Amino acid sequence: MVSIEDASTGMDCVTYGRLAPRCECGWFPCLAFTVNYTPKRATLARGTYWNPTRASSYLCQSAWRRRKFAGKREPNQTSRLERSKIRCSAIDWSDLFHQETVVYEESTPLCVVQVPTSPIPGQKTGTSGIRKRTREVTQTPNFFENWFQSLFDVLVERYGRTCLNRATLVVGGDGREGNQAALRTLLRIAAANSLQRLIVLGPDAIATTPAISAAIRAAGALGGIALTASHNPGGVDGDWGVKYNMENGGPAPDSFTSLIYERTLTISRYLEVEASDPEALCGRDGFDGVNFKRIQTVHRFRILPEGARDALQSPNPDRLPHSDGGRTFEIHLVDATATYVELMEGIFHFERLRALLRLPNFNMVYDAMYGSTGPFAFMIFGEKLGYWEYPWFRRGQYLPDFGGVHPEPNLENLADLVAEFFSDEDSPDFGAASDADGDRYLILGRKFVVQPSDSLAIMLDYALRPDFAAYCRFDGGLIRGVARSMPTSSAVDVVASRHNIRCYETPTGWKYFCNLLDAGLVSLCGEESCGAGGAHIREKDGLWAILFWLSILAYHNLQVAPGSKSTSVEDIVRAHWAHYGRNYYERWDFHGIERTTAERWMRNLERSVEGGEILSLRIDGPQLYAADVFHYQDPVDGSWARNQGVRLFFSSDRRMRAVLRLSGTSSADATLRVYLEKYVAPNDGDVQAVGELASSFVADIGRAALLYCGIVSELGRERPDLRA
Ligand SMILES: O=P([O-])(O)O[C@H]1O[C@H](COP(=O)(O)O)[C@@H](O)[C@H](O)[C@H]1O
Ligand SMILES: [Mg+2]
Repeated sequence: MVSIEDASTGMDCVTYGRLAPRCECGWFPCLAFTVNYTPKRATLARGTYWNPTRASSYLCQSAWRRRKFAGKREPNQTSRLERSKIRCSAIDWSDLFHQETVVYEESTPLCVVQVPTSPIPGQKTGTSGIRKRTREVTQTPNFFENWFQSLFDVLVERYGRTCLNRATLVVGGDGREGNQAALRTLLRIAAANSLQRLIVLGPDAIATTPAISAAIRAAGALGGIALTASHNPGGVDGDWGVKYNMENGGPAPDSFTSLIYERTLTISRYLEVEASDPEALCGRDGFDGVNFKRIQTVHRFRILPEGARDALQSPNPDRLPHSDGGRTFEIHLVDATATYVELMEGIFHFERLRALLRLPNFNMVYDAMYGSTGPFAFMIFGEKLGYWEYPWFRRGQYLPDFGGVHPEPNLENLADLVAEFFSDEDSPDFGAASDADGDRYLILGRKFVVQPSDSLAIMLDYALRPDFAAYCRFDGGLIRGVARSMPTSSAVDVVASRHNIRCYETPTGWKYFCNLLDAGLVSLCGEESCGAGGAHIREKDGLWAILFWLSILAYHNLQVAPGSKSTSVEDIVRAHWAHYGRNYYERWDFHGIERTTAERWMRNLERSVEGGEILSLRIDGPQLYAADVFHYQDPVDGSWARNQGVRLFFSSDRRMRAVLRLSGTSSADATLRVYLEKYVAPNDGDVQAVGELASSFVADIGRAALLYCGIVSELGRERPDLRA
């Protein structure tokens, strides 16, 4: 992967992609890459050519596009493309991509300094790390410093300074606004707090959350830092986030994050490094010379202890407190995609996936929503699976504000893509999208959207089929158990019980799956919030889930006899419903509720449920059969997570239910989530025909939940802001 700068504007306009040396015609031939060129943005694919000095005409239509859209092309573009192609054909592109790791011994030593600070309230970890408004984070002095120092204080307390001296941490993120400043602060604080090595995934510290998890595990690192607010909007008016992952690659448990939080409440100083020579070209902190775009490089710094800078500047150098020359701190700039893509190649049968994508009538689209999955999708679908036959790669460029897009893959945010899939018979066969940090996914079929809870159940069903092992080597071919978060529909429970597999129900938050995975109790986990993953890492993994679905399609479609109908995404889901029954499911979100009001309301609701008062209420509509508050005890370490949501059951078999909880990922005001579910067994009627729209099927439970819980009377909300 390379990064280039536009000579005419000095602006970075290509952040990843494969680019050959400029040929004499002045055009860059490229295998595929995405370009962000203000005021225009475009995605270029294999066979396109780009000329940075001719901004107005940098895009040529490539061969596939001409085939696909025959008749719509502009003839002069074609002729220019063909001319360029001939002139570029002799270039050897290989040199660019096989460079050796370059080690830079930085000549200016850095000195540790201590800086006074005071606690900043609210640096508390939610469902998945800290989520805050970007403005609040960037405008609060010492916000990053306080949190990173608190993290390092906890690491020192837990592992000891000597261990940190030999330890590696990994850092990456979704590239959102605020990350560059946070990264620079992390470098200063990590170097000063005795860390030996920081692996920065990149270029530009861009890495998906699953890739960070994979890198932590592969490097045997002590842990890692993910600079992401996941699916929350980005940009100066959006959100910023950070979370710490442990040595297993999974999000830190509550016991660890509460230690960091406690530390943020008492912090009085932080340690950072400064260049020993204030005049040096490497900048005040010594890191100006690190080019984060240049992967496969190592920067090695000498770190001198506290007080060394004063001693160095004094006329008598004998006053240097340590004569051992200090310790070293290394920054390793590593290709973020390498470990992850290799991992995927070890799990999925890429040869078969390639064959699927080569089928003449199979078209797929992938939407990266301007998040961090762009380079990963490019490597997997383009480079490895050789898929260039359709304009498949949408919004693949990573942008700090995600192009103003809310990077959460749901029907509202993907309205254009969904419209394309529902447009006409010529719509693509398979569509997928990821959120900003790549742990969430959404699967689309022609005129069909896969509900994430159903997706988990279907994955389990296929993972249990012995002949599916030829497509996906799933956790050593053994399904030990499965886990879902409590609000996720029980569609997966139905499959698990049919096959005698244990199904665990955990609180919302991937961190609750990690003990189960580490103890080998489960092999597959998933959530209603578009998350699924296996034992290969300790995060949910959007691209993995997408490759899983492609493998299911390959399983059905590679052996199809000529002339017979292929199996679509919709066919797969409908066959599942016909066999196991259908869990009609919908989530209602109520946004922007004042936080203290929401929290008070939730405490009252919990009291009413635990005291049984709610059961004595009478409303028109479905009657409440039972209700409880979900508390969870981890079966591995015995720890408790209490008050994880209220469950209302509208039938004795608990198959008609509503779950209510407050989101733990909002950055300011509270979001109330109400999850609605109704199960219909296959013998209850024709599941395939009944209730096409889940919303009409669960609406009565939704209305009842609103009334029973005082959402109308106490929160003044009559209808949700979002139905997912
Ligand atoms: O935001 P992500 O993708 O990291 O996801 C995080 O939040 C989701 C929803 O959380 P809430 O309903 O509290 O907003 C959880 O399901 C998920 O386990 C957690 O990792
Ligand atoms: Mg995410």
